[in-house]
Formats: sequence, structure tokens, C-alpha cells
Amino acid sequence: MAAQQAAHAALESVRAREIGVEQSHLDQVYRRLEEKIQDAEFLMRDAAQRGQVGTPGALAERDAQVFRAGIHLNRLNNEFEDFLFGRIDLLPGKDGEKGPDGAYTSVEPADGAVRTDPQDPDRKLADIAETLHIGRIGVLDTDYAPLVIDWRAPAAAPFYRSTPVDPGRVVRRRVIRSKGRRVLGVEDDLMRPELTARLGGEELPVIGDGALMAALGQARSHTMRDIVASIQAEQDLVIRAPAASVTLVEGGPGTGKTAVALHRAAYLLYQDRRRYSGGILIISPTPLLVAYTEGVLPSLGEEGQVAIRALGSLVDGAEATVYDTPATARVKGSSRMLPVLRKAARGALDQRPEGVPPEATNRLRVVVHGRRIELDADRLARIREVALSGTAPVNLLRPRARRLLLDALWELSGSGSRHSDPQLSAELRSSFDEDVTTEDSFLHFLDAWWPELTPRRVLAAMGDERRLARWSRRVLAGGEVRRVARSLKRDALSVHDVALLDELHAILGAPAKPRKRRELDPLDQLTGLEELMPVREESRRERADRLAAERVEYAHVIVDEAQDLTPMQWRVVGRRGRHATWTVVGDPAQSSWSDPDEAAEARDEALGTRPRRRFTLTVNYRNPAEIAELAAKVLALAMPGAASPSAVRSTGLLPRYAALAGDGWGSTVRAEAERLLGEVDGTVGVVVAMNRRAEAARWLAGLGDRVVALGSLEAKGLEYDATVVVSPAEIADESPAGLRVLYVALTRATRQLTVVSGPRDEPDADGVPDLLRD
Ligand SMILES: Nc1ncnc2c1ncn2[C@@H]1O[C@H](COP(=O)(O)OP(=O)(O)OP(=O)(O)O)[C@@H](O)[C@H]1O
Repeated sequence: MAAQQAAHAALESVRAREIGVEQSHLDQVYRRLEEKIQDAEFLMRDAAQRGQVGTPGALAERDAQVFRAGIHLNRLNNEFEDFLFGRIDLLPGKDGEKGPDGAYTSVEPADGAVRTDPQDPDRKLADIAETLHIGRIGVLDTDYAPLVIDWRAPAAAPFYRSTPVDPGRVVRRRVIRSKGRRVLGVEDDLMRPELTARLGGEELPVIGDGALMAALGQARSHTMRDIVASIQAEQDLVIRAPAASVTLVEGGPGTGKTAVALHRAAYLLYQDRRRYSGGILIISPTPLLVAYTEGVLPSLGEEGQVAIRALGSLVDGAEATVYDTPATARVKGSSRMLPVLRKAARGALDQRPEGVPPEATNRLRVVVHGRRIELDADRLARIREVALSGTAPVNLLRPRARRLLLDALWELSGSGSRHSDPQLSAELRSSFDEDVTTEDSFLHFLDAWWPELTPRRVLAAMGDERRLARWSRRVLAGGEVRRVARSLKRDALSVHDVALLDELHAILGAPAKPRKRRELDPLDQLTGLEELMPVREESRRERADRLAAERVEYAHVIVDEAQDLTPMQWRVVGRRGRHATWTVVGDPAQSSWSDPDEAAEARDEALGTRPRRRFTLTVNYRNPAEIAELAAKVLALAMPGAASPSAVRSTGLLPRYAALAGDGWGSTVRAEAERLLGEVDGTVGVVVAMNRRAEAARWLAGLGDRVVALGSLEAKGLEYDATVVVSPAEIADESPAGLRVLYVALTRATRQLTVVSGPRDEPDADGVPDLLRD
């Protein structure tokens, strides 16, 4: 006992000493940071004074200097919770080369770095040649020696990549825990345990183990944390993969796909800030997942250049707030909607704007040079047909239609045949056109007969079942038409409607703005150049501005939960990254889309022929083994033969089963949620079938904000300390992809899981539902 106490005391004293070592390094770092802040502030003041000199050169230089110093100050002033979090002690490298961050570049140890102890041939000896500290941003000392290496710099890679199997130069890898300016603890991993390594003449001490386990065991909040201090080797390979083309990442629940995607965005910006000034877009399936993840990039010192958007918020001015039934979603998400939308975009022209009487569009009557000329309904229909031939965007065809109307009126007027002199004839035509196009009756007619269509207007027109049936003939079945039309009658949009709006935007094109009369191009005075009209009515500059405002494209697109994108959503996403490089992360076993083959085809179309690199993540960092094992039973049903990721830890806490008590779901679920709130420090998620969302929120009323109720589709990507999954059978029966959705629901907990069963679950005497029995 006494010996044990002595050993413990000795260990504690080494720990205290090592914390002291890291504390003095952190003090040095902060001293240097303060100097740099002072420098930056000096630069700002200096620049302000320079502004008073007033020569154009000095002003430009001042602006550039203020800009640079401002960015610098901002980064330095950013209060990072754990600014410094890692350290590696390295053997000497093969060559003596140093990189831009001041560290040696060689990955392999120098020959002879490890030697045999002359006194004990079984003992290997080595000296540490270099110690690097890793942090959120790089800091150089006044002599350019690296005080802290940015976690994204090449020299930091061994901190993440080194393993006992493939240690490279790393002997000891240390995770440093700190808060503000205080070092709280250190955790070491030995990469070469067989070695007796010396640093400054003393044997290298090793403190504890399990920095990763400590990170995984922490209570969860409603926001995701970064994982910079514990990125694992297989994850690091993805984060630092070259961005040349498409990086495809697959992995089961909890393997860190979302975390890796976010860290990759920060890494890419660090690597090539100029290239990614075009922006990085991260696409999330739900606003809940956006809210959960959006704090991670600022914690990595990256903001501004990265946009995280939910699929339902990708179109400006539209926001998805309601859900479609699975059957309706299946139709709206399918690429079968494409021909329907194309027909609708042209067909919607027939729909008169509100308050416009029928005679306003089935007859055009104008008075020119004192004569009345009229085009009847048949003639107008033929003109529309000619104008609409081809696949050009409907709104860009309005000038062509206008031109065809003028041609027809001119022909009817008979004026063309009156003069054989081409020049005279052309002059006459031009004055004819001018007369007609300034007449109110013509302008009103054109607005009513060829209205500028907006995506919203076409979508609303599709809410008329008869019309939709016409536009979707031979594409959609009667029941499908009914369901889609009914869903489009409501005011609110679903995530699938937003994709339809974006597609319609592409089909319609932005309305061409006619120029003001005084700006008319001389070319407008010519005849027979219908095809030029769209270009002539809008200058090249205007067009460029319009296109820029119309659609934002990004330099890199990251798709999270990619397995869930419908074919129509892949088209939306594809339009935002036509010239981009891509990172696509997902898990087919969690797909809530009914036809994965159709979605894969659409994905391939969006990604084009760009070469792809594939990665697989294999370790589940979220669920303890006890929960992962239960989820694997559902995986076997949902995707027979698919491999489960291996859980990295176990808690000894088996999932609990509760059967519905006498007074209904409310009291059973509430009691279970209350019990779990008492057992965990963090959050509790209650997952129910989508149609029970509203009542589930009522069951939990008054229990506080550590507990939330979620529909099965909303649980995607999120995690909680404990979860209650309500009626697996109801979730599984919700849609053709129900078993995969249930697999998602069962894999959200980091500590505890309770499954509550109702009669539909056919629970056994222990409350275990039929679906989860062996
Ligand atoms: N290297 C790591 N160190 C510490 N925590 C990690 C690490 N990798 C992943 N985690 C944690 O594991 C959990 C799961 O990560 P994440 O949500 O990124 O997984 P995922 O693969 O996207 O899961 P899902 O497919 O279920 O959405 C998160 O809490 C994350 O912080």
C-alpha cells in the first residue's frame, strides 16, 4: 500500500513538473503574441499618420497596411479556449532541411538516430532533436524559431499521422489541455515505446494516456466542438487530401465525417487562401445540423470565406419550413420532375396574371398610321409556338416573341410590299415598329400575353391539378399528380420545393431587362435579326451583373450527409460548383432517399468526369460498443452485408427497453427523458416518427432546454448524451427507407439509449421490440 502511494505521489510530481514545463512555454507564447499585437497596433497608427501625407501612393500603401494589420490583429485577439493543444518530440530527420514554418521537413529519422545501449544490447537509445508545439495558429519567435506550429502546416501532420505502427520521427505525442492562459493537464502517447529517449540529458517522461477517450467522454451540448487536438490518422488523411478534384468519403455513423469535412474546409483555406477566395460552400441536410456545426470553423480561426447552408436555404428568398409526406417527397425529388418543370415553365405563360380578362390575351389590336390591325387567337398561338421552339430560357425569349408579333403585324399591314427600295422599306419598318411599341395597347398586351415568369409563379401554377396533369402526361401517375398538386397549394415551402424553385430559375432564366428607350442600340433599328434580340436588349455589362447576382458559385463545395440528396437536389448543388473542387461525405446505410441508384446517377452528373479519390472511415467515435451493437442489428436488416464501424469505447451501460405504460406515450416517454436528464450532464434527444413531432414536444414541455424532441429525419447528423427512440416500428414503417432512418435514430447517443415500444413494435416480456430481437 505504502509503495503504491509512493508511486502515485511520484507520478503526480512528474505530472506537476510537466504541466509547469508546458505552462512556461505557453507564457512565452503569450508574451510573443502581446508583442505582435503591439506591432500590429503600431502599424495601424503609423498607417493612419501616413494617410495625412496625402500623396496617392502613400494613401494606397496606407490602405494595404491597415488592411493587413487589421486581419492580423483580429486573428491575434481572437480568444481561443485552448490556443496551444499539442506537442511532438522528434528524432533527428534524414536531412537537415527546414520548411517555411522553421521545422525540419524530413518525415523519416536519420540513419543512426536510434542506437543500441552498449551496456544492455536489448535497450534502444535515442536523443530528441526537435520539439514542436501545435496550436490553432502559427507563432514565430523574434528569431523566427517556431513557438507554435499551425495545426494545418505540413510540420504538424506527424502530430495526427504518427502511430506506434508507423511512428516516423515522433517519439512522444502530447495533448495539452489549457484554459485561457493556464495549462490544466497533459496526456502523452508513446509512439516508440521500445525506446529510451532523452531530452536535454534526461529521460523523456510519459504522463497518462487517453486524450482521445477524455475528449469522447465529455458531456455534449447543443453545438459541436472541434477535434483539432485529437484528429486520428485515418481522418487526417482526408483532411489533408489534395483538393485537385473530388474527394469522396464514406463511413458509418459517428466516424467523424462531419467533423472531418469542417476541418478540411479550414485546412484548404490555410493551404491556398487565394484559390479559395471564391468561397467554400458546406451543404448540410437540415437547419438543425447547420446550427449544430456552425461554431466549429470560428473556433478554428476561420470565418467569412465558408458558407454553411441547409439544403432548404440554398435559394435566396426561399426557406423550407414544412415537410412533405414520404410519398410526395419521392416524386418531387425524382429526376422525373425535370420534363414536368420544363413543360410547366412554358405552359405557365398561358396563365393570365390575376385580374386580367381573357380578351386581354386572346386578341392583339393596335392602331398604326390610322389603321387598325388585329392578330387573332390562332395567329397568336402559332407565334407563341414558334417563339418557344428550342430550349432557351423562357424569360429570355420574350424579346423574340415581341419581334415575331411585330413581324406579323407588319405583314398584316401590307406596308412591306409597297416599296421596292430596300432602304426606304427598312426606314418605314423601323418607324412602324416604333409606333407600335410605344402604344399602350401593345405594351399591356405583351405584359399579359408573355408575362415575366418567376419560379414561384410557375410552382403555384403547378398547384392546379388539371394543369399539372397536362404538363406531366406520361411521366407522373394520377395519384402522384394529385399528391404533388395538393402539396403545392399551401403557402409554405418544403425542402423539395426549394430544389424545384432552383431548377425553375435555371429553366426560366432571369427576366431580360428592356433598355430605356433613349439607350436603344442602333442595331435595334434593323430587321430580321430576331436571334440577336435578347443580347441587344441587355448590354454585355448588364448581363454579366445579372449572371453574378443570379447564382453564386463556389471554389470548393463540401456536401455533408450526401447519401440523402435527391436527384433534384444534386442538380441544385451541382450548379453551385460547376468549376469547383469537391468533398463529398456520406453513408449509404443512412440514406433516407428511396432510390439510391437514381441519386447516385444524379451525383455522377453533378460531379462530372472529374477524377475521384475515395476514403473510408472505419472507427465509430460517438457510440459506445453497447449501442453500436444494437444499431448493427438494424443495419443488417437495412443493408444486409454492410460493415458496421467499430466502436472505440465501451461504457458497460446496456440500452434500456421500456414498453408503453397504461396512460399512453406521453407519460412513458417523459418519465424516461426525466430519468436520463438525471443521469447525464449534457443533452437528451427524443426521436419519434415524423408525424409525432408536435405531440412529442408537448410530452417534454417544461423539462428545460437540455432535452429536445425530434422527428426521425431531423435527427440526421446530430448527437446527444442520451437518446430515447420512440417506437422503432413506426419509424421503420414511415417510408421505403424507414429501416435506414431507424439506423440513424439508434446511432445518435454518446452514452445511453432507451427504446420505448408500443403495440406495433410487438415487444417481448422484456420490452425488446421485434425489430431489435436477435
Ligand atoms: N478524432 C476525434 N477526436 C475526438 N472526437 C471525435 C473525433 N472524431 C470524431 N469525433 C467525435 O465523434 C462524434 C461523431 O462525429 P461526426 O458527427 O463528425 O460523425 P459522422 O460520421 O458525421 O456521423 P453521422 O454519420 O452519424 O452523422 C462527434 O462528437 C465528434 O466530435
